Amino acid sequence: MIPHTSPGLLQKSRYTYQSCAHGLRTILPASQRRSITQNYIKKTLEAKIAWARQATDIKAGTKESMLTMLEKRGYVNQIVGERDDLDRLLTEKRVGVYVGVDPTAPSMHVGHLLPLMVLYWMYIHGFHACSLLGGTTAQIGDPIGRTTTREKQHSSVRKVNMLKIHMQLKSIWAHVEHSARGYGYNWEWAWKREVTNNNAWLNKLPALELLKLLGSGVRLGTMLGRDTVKTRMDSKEGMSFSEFTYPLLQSWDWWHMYSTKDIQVQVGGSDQFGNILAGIDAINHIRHNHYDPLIRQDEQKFEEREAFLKRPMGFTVPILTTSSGVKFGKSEGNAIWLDREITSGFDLYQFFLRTADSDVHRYLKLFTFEPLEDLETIMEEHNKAPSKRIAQHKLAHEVLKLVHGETLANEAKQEHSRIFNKSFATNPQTDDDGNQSADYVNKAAPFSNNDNAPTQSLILPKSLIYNQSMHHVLYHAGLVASRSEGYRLVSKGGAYLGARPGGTGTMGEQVDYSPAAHWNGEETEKYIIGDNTLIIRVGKWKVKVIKIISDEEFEEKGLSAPGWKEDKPEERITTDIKSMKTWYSKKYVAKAPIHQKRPQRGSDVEPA
Ligand SMILES: N[C@@H](Cc1ccc(O)cc1)C(=O)O
Repeated sequence: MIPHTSPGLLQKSRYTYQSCAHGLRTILPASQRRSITQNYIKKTLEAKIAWARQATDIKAGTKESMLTMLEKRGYVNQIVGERDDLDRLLTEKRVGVYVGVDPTAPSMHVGHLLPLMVLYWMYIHGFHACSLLGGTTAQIGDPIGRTTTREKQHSSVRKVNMLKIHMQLKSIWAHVEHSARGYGYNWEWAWKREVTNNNAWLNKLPALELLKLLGSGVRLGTMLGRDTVKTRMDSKEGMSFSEFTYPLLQSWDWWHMYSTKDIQVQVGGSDQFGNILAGIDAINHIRHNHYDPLIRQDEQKFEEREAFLKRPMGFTVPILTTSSGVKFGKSEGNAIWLDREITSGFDLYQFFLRTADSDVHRYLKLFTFEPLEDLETIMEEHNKAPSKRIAQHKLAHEVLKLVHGETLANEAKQEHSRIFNKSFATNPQTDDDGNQSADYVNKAAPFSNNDNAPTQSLILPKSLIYNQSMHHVLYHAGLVASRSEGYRLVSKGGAYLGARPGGTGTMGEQVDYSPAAHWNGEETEKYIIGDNTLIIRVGKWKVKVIKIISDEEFEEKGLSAPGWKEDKPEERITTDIKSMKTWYSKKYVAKAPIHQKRPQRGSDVEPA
């Protein structure tokens, strides 16, 4: 059996000491102890030998180092510390690396892709790569680069954002593996990737633990000297203590992952240098001064190499501006989002297609897995007839493959050529928040696999949710083609609701799912979060975040959804009765006479 975390378990009385490669030992309670098999030990050893061989080749100059490769492609801006130290660390040790994203909006934007690409590259070169969702840090908000405090978000908004970005990170990971395979990077046993959320540890971190272990090493002078702090202190608004301490929380994340998962390297956006530096200082302070002798590292006792291989290190990616000086990802004042409900796949394709000739080679290096030599060939082709935009098409297609998957990437490409043949544009119905009507979402994206079923937001009117059985709700949300299909799905236990039942409609910090059942309509209502949001999941990937508005507003916006203003209630009832047999009692039929039109709420049209 595979152990719960990294290798090196050693039994001792009631506890298991897990020795991480950096020498720290975490005590696992008996409930989390797992045994390891001979096979696991063998594979671990093989992976170590392979790494050592590779290091020898790199040192002999017959193989390129990870850092050199990243530098050649333009990913490295500022290294926190010495370049050669980082190069040596990445060469000699299969370290863990992480990139954090705070879910302060419902989607990541193209700017997030850059540090994540480093993570993806390192993953396909055998490193343990972790994308961290800042579920807790997002509640404070990184003050870097901000002149004002972030507005407080309603907890339902925050949780929906967290859910959406979590799904985004997960589905991009699946696409990374697929894309990389196309370039000959085949999965190996030692590769490891994960999406984790800092609410798992920060929410139960005692304040005293943070102050004692980390706070004792943080110098006020250093904190006060940071540009963000100085600017904010000089402003009228000033700065809150919570924002001031944001870097401490980010540092704790790293310390937590350093000590439990061997995550020794942090990569961040161009503005993250200060936070990464603070994290390195914090980890060094804690590991050298920890009160627990099992965790404390006494460097004097280590040999030079051993001490070196325990050091935390990090770097930032460059800030991207187009050759005309515009910040990358901003198009006419709007950010380009990775959620296709906000920036459609077609628009994302168009964004990359508009890349200037002077930028396209650089972007191809940054946003694709295409080998540099092949990029040279593509550029040569491109330069023969720049107006054909060969390089831009390659770029747009590769980015779409990464973000939305191959099927959608191909569709966006086809849609582009259709538009250039005929002149038409899709103009989805959206409201001010970028939500689309169920009809549009369903037509635009028939579900078949995870690629075309990312998190979807849609609006539904109250009457299609309240007092409705689950199979009806599933149908109205476009998650199933008919109510009877919905009925079968609920019977199989294949539909879930986000949040916990219990009248309050709140949920924990993680989005929890409970299986839906054939309960009566009022039960569904208990899962509504903050009065207006319902999250439904079908199977593993289809998640819909439903914003509930009044019927009047739905009507006013001209939106539509399956089952809205249904004109043929008799058909609906016949199919329902057929498939549901006993479930639909005579009572229901009596309540909704067959030839009766559904009365419109708020309208003065009486049923015939
Ligand atoms: N502060 C980072 C996000 C982040 C959050 C938590 C971390 O541990 C790391 C990074 C940003 O704003 O981009």
